[in-house]
Order: sequence, then C-alpha cells, then structure tokens
Amino acid sequence: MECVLHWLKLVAISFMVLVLVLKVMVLLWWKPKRIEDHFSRQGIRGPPYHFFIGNVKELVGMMLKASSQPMPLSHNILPRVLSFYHHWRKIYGATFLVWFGPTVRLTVADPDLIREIFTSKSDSYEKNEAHPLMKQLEGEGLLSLKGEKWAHHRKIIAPTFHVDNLKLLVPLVAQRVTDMLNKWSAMSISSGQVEIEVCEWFQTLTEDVITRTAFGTSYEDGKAIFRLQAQQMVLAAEAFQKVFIPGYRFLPTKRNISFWKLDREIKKSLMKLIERRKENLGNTVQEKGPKDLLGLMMQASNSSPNIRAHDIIEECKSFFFAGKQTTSNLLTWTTVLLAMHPRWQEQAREEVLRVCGSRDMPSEDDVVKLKTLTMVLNESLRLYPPTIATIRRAKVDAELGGYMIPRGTELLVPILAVHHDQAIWGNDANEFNPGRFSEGVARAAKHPVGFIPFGLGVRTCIGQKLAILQAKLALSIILQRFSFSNDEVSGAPKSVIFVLLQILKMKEQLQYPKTSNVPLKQRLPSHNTRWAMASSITMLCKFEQKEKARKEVGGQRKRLRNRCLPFGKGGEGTLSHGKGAQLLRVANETMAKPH
Ligand code: HEM
Repeated sequence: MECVLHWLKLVAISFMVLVLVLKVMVLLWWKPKRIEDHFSRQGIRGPPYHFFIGNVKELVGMMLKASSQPMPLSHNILPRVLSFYHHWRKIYGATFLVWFGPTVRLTVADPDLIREIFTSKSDSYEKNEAHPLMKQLEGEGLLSLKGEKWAHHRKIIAPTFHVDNLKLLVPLVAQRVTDMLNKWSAMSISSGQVEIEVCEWFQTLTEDVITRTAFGTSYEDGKAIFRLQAQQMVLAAEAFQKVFIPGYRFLPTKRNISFWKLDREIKKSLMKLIERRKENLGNTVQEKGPKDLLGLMMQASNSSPNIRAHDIIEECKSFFFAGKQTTSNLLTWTTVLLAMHPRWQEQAREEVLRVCGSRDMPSEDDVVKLKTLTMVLNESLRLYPPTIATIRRAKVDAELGGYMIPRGTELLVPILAVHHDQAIWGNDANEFNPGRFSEGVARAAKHPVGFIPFGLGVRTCIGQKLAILQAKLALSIILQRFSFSNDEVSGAPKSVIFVLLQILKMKEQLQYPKTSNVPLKQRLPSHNTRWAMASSITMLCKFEQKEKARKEVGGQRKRLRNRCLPFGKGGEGTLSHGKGAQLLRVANETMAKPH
C-alpha cells in the first residue's frame, strides 16, 4: 500500500513538473513562434526570437557598440540613440517585430498608423504595463494609471496646468531663473565668463518649478518630500541595474529596507503636511494663488473616498519623474543648439530685447510674442525629443492599417525616428532649421503627426504648457543677460561635445550627480532608455555676460540692475532683498507669502 502511495506521489509530482515545463515552453517558445508566424504571414518580419531572451542580447550589443564609438558632429542621432531601430529598419523596413525577452513589440513609425493608435482607434490600445521596478521609480500616478482611475485623476489635476493658472506662476519661475543667473554672474565676476554645466543647473531649476506646481504654498515641506523621493529613485534605479527576479523587491534586503524606510518617511511627512495645510486654512482647502497638485488632490479627497494619501504620494512621484528630466533636457539641448548656431542665438536675443524692452523679466504677454524662441524650441524638441519613444498595448485583437494585431501585442512608437524621417521632414531632416516652424507646427512637416514630442491623443502630456512656459522664460532671461558658446570647452575640441552623447541607463545618470569632479570623458550624457521616458545629458557651455545686451535695453534697466544686481560688486542674493524693480518686488512679495 505504502509503495502504491509513494508511486502515486511520484506520478503526481512528475505530472506537475511536466505541466510546469509545458507551460514554460508554451509561454517562452510556442507562443512567440506563433506570433512570429502570424506577423510573417502579413509580411511583417524582424530579428528571430531566441528562447527567453528574445533579442535582448543583440539590443544591448548594439547599444553598447553605438555608444562606445565617437560620433561625428551631427544632429543625426538616431543611429546612436535608437541604434536597434536604425539597424533593423534597414533590413526589415520601418514596421518590424522586436522581442524584449518574451514580450513582442511592433515598431510603428508611419504617421497614419500612429494617428490611428492614439486617436481614431485609441479605444483598442492602452498604456503598457510598466516593469514593477519602473513603477517604483515613476510612481503609480497619471503616467501609468489606466481606465477610470486615470480619467478621474486627470480631471482632478488638470486645473494645475490651465493657462490662467500657469500665468500666476510666471513671476515665480522668472524669479527662480533670475536667482540662478545671479549665481552665474557671481561666478563670472573676475573674467566676465563662466563655464556652466547647464544640465545640472537646469535640473535644479526644473525641480524647483515642479515642486511649486505640486505643493504650492507648502513649497519648503514639499521640497523635503521630493528629496526623499529622489533618494528612493536612486535605490529603485540601482535595483534596475540588477537581473530582475520576480518578488525580490519584497525580500528584506538592505536596499529594500532603506526603500521601505523612505516610503514610511514620505508618507509621514505628507500626512503632516496635509494636516498642517488643513489647519492653516481652517479646514477649508480653498486657497488664493496658483492651484497646486496637493491642494486639488486634497479637495478631491474630501468628496471622493477613492483619493487617499497614497494616491497623492504616487502623483507627486509621477510629476517629479515625468517633468524634471524632460524639461531640463529641453533647456539643455536648446542652449546647446543656440550655442552651436550663433545666428539663431542672435536672432532670438534681438526678439527678446525688442519684445521685453526695459523689463528685466518677461511678462506672460511677452512670452506669447516670442515667435523665434518658439520656433527654436520646436526645432529642439524635434531633433532632441526628451521622450524618445512611447509604447501602447493592444487591449483587444485590433486592426491597424490593414494589419491584424493580436491582443497583448505592444506597439513601440519611436518618436525620435519620426522626428528625423526625411519622408516627413525633407532632405534637411537632420539639420537645425527652426525656420521650418515659421508657419506654425501644423505646416512644418509633410504630415501633421510628424511632430509629437508631447505625445498625441487623450494621454498627451499634461505638463507641456508648463514645460514650454518655463523654457521660454528661462531662455529669454538668459539671452538678455548672457551670450553663450560651446567651443573649446575645458580645452576640449568642439567634436567632443557630440562624442559625449551616449545611451546610458538611469544608473549612469544617477551615478554622476556631481559631475564636476569626474573626468570629462566619464561625464557621459545619457539619452536614457525607458522607452517612454526622459533622457538626460551632461553638457558644458561657456557663458559670457552680455554687456552689449544690457546697454541696449537702455538706462532704466541698467540703473535698476546697478541697484539690484551689482555685477562685479558681489551681487549674489542681492535680488531677494527686494530693493529695486517693481516687477522684482512683486515676485519677491509672492515668494514671501507664508508657507
Ligand atoms: C519638455 C518637457 C516634456 C516632454 C517632452 C514631455 C513628454 C511627454 C510625453 C511624450 C508624454 C506622453 C507619454 C505617452 O503617451 O506614453 C507625457 C505624458 C505626461 N507628462 Fe510630460 N513631458 C514634458 C514635461 C512634463 C512636465 C513639466 C510634467 C509635469 C509637471 C509632465 C507630466 C506628464 C504626465 C503626468 C504625463 C502623463 C499624462 C497622462 O497619461 O495623462 N510632463 N509627457
């Protein structure tokens, strides 16, 4: 009897092992092969699937090869930044299959098909499921939410980004930019010149602005929370470098324990912040001044039990992640482009001086009139889109441009490739030519969907107006006060600037937060790869104080400047004392409101 039981046990175990092996084979071999067949019958091919790893080995190999070679001085960055796409497109055409492990992705760069995915047939597609570690990094907020929860959050948060609300932020952003430039001025005191690692400075600036957008009057407390979240991101990014083991993030490892500790601290600080804010407002969350993420979410939580502290925390993460690198990259690349193209720099400066006249800080009306700067920013977003690609997943079996797309297939839209496509942009697609935007965005390309730096359709970037406003304000104030070039940086020849463009993962970005002590060659700028998210670069530019520009805008401004910003007389921080220009005083008063 015992023998029979033993035998039965053995059979049961063998059966379970067999089922498991079969399941694994179906998932990792039979299904991918069936998908390959399905697409190949429709004429869509791609590099062959390899068991379990898909095309990851080739992908990583190509990325490493591309980033290890010097790059000619050119804006043709596709071979470098999306090397796999550039390589396989030549073999299989623009629409091909690529395997990220056992996950299949179909590349789609045809503007007509992109329009279908994001607008006319958007019901059939949804955001793809983010990697669990990625979710820790970007938060489970607007960026990754789906369905009703996403729609509810988007509706709550949207007023933060309404034009009227953003207008209220203008003095604040302008003040932050001026503070930054005062520091540059102080640094350039002896020679009138200063070498600036623009990316670092722009990241700090952007972080400041996002903190204000998210936390409003609770800015200082909000900053502390963002700092904790930034530490969490470093831990999550570290984990991202390791081989992914499902469930590993739940084990009490040193990193996980630190992560959880930070999580608790964030929650505690936010709860305190919410309580304090409620008390300050006598339990009403209606406030004067710009609407902020925190206030709006608190208000919503009063009427909707679905909005909890956890949701607020996750939305803050989402803001921080989605807004910081992207906007600072836009600013960095635009500065570099203007440094490389002095004629456009001069044209943009002339316009700023003409529009702003004697005003030190552009007003909200000025910003709208800066047409050249708008063209330059668009061209910068076209050539160096901070989001290089995005992904959607077919929710159902769908039809796309005549192709049958099985449910679960992921569609990879290489925004960068679309922006550099000669069929859409003409023969000068890889050249810097802001003039192509002179008649507006709609007429710049041969196809209206050729320009999608902020995405398309209902899930288009919620922060785009803020990003553009911030970029315009920052650049116009910089142009007023400095001229800049990127030749002979630190004795490095011009071409080094572009050799510096590299594809790196988040780890490198976070590994070199203080780049000033790192040898130039190691300060590798990164166009990082979460297909959907931000890229980052490290870039040195030489800034020269613009004596001529200061004179050009006339005596009044010069007088004010002499009082407010005594260049050459040790002026850092002088602005915040609020003597001088009325505009500045207004900004200072706004800043001085009790937190
Ligand atoms: C130059 C700057 C920026 C660029 C190029 C950019 C780009 C994008 C793109 C392409 C998307 C759509 C992603 C997709 O469809 O998968 C997106 C979504 C989003 N962006 Fe931005 N972004 C920028 C700045 C910002 C800022 C400043 C914020 C917030 C403070 C922000 C917050 C978001 C959020 C929350 C989403 C998700 C929207 C949703 O799904 O409802 N972005 N962004």
